[in-house]
Amino acid sequence: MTPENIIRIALTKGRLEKKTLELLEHSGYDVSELRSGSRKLIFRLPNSNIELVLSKAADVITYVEHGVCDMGVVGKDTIMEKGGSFYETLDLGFGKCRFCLCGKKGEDFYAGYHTRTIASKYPKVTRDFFSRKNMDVNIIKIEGSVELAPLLGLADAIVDIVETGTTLKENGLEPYETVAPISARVIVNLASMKMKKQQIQALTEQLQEGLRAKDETKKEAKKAEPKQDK
Ligand SMILES: Nc1ncnc2c1ncn2[C@@H]1O[C@H](COP(=O)(O)OP(=O)(O)OP(=O)(O)O)[C@@H](O)[C@H]1O
Ligand SMILES: O=P(O)(O)OC[C@H]1O[C@H](OP(=O)(O)OP(=O)(O)O)[C@H](O)[C@@H]1O
Repeated sequence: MTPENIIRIALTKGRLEKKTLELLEHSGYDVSELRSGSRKLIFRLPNSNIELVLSKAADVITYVEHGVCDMGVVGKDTIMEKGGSFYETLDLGFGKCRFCLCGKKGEDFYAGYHTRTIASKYPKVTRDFFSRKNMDVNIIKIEGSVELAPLLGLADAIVDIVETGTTLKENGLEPYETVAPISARVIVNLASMKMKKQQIQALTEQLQEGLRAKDETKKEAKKAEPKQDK
């Protein structure tokens, strides 16, 4: 368990990191040490009872489930793939992308009766998607650059994350179907929610306020942008 007077939060390193730090800043916390580029992994935020831990996405869930972190910030993609016992308390609205079934441009994925082969870094998400369709598929786990699988003839399609669609486009692929929308979520350890209820509630309200402040700042910046001539 974490010390009684501390709220320890595991943050996903990488793509979600910058926006999570921006949110904490808008919520009133000093995160400058985390922006210093150091290799440190645990940070105590000044003048607060918050400790931040930087970890890989799937490990955020492991630390929160085991109660060595009270809370975590992690993508819905990781939650769907890894699962686990914890509360999902807030949709932070950033890190937006989607899980899609994708394949070669112009092909009809559902044509014919053969058993399809699907490549994915997310075998559970893929299995769940096709079992909801009562469709039997072969799933091959790939570790990255999954777009290669249909191009090399290993799979009929892939289930992968699509954000801008550039990776698909540049490789002659297209999204066939959305599997699920994705964004960053706050998760909370089951016991912490009971033992540290007040602190967690207060922090959640602060984060919600931070989300509103972040939104306002974005709107103001947009207003201040010089208008483009049409
Ligand atoms: N284009 C995108 N590709 C992948 N993840 C994205 C994208 N846009 C937003 N995300 C979100 O960012 C989270 C972190 O992604 P990031 O690539 O930094 O780490 P990762 O998924 O652990 O990848 P890696 O194993 O390559 O480090 C994802 O879990 C997802 O929720
Ligand atoms: O729609 P886009 O904006 O092009 O983004 C989607 C791409 O980003 C992710 O890959 P990532 O860069 O994490 O590398 P990976 O394939 O090695 O996981 C994802 O797996 C897609 O390949």
